[in-house]
Amino acid sequence: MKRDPQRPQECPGRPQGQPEPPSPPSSSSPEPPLWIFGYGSLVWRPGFEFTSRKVGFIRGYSRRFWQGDTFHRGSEKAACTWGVAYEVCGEQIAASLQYLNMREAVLGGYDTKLVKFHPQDKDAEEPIQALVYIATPQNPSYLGPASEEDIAAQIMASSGCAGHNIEYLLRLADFMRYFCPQAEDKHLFSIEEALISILPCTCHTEETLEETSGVPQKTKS
Ligand SMILES: N[C@@H](CCC(=O)N[C@@H](CS)C(=O)NCC(=O)O)C(=O)O
Repeated sequence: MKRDPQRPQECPGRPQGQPEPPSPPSSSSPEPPLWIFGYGSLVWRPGFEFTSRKVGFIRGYSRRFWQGDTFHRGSEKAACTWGVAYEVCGEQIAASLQYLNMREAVLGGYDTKLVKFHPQDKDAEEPIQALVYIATPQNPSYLGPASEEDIAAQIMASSGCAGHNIEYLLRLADFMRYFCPQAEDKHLFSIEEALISILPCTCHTEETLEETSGVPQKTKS
C-alpha cells in the first residue's frame, strides 16, 4: 500500500504491457523449483516469469495496510493470509529473486521468510514451502495501525510510479472476491468500502450531459 505522497523515480522492472506468459521450465536444470508467495501487488503483477501458480494461503500472518512508502504494504499477526504462490524453475529462479530483491527488499524494506503455503484445494494438494516478502514494524516505512477511514483517505491521495494507490486496493479486493470467496478479509473490504464512500461521483446527470455534449436529453414529462 502507498500511504504517503508520490515518489518520482521509475519502478523497477515495471512491465510495459500485459504480464509475461509463463515460460516452460528449463529441463536441463536439476535444481528443485522455488515457490514464491505473494499477497499484495504480486497477486496481479508478479513481474517475473514463472512456470505455474496456485491460489492458497499461509497461516500466522494478517494482511494489513500499515506500510508507508510509494511501493509497499503488509504486516505480521496471528491469522491467515490468502494470495498466490508462483512456481519458478531453472533460470527463472535467479531472475525472479534478483527482480524481487530490488522491488521488495531494497525499495520496500521487506524481510524474506520461508512459510508453509496451503493450496486452496487443501484436501487434494499438500502444503508447499514458499518464500514470502513480509513487512514488519522494523521496516523504516512502517506506519502502524490507523482507522479504515484514515487509511482509505490516504490511499485516495496517493499515487506513484506504479500508478494510483486506489488501483492497488481495488485489484486486491477483486482478487479476494473472485479467487478466494471463502476467505474473510474484513480489514481489506472495510477499507474498500470506506474508499468507495469518499470517491468523487463522476456520474453525469442528464443536465450536465446536455451541457457537455450538446446532445439534447429527454425532457421530463
Ligand atoms: N510483498 C507483497 C507486497 C508487494 C508490493 O506491493 N510490493 C511493492 C513494492 S514497489 C510493489 O511491487 N508495488 C507495485 C504496485 O503497487 O503496483 C506481496 O507479496 O505482494
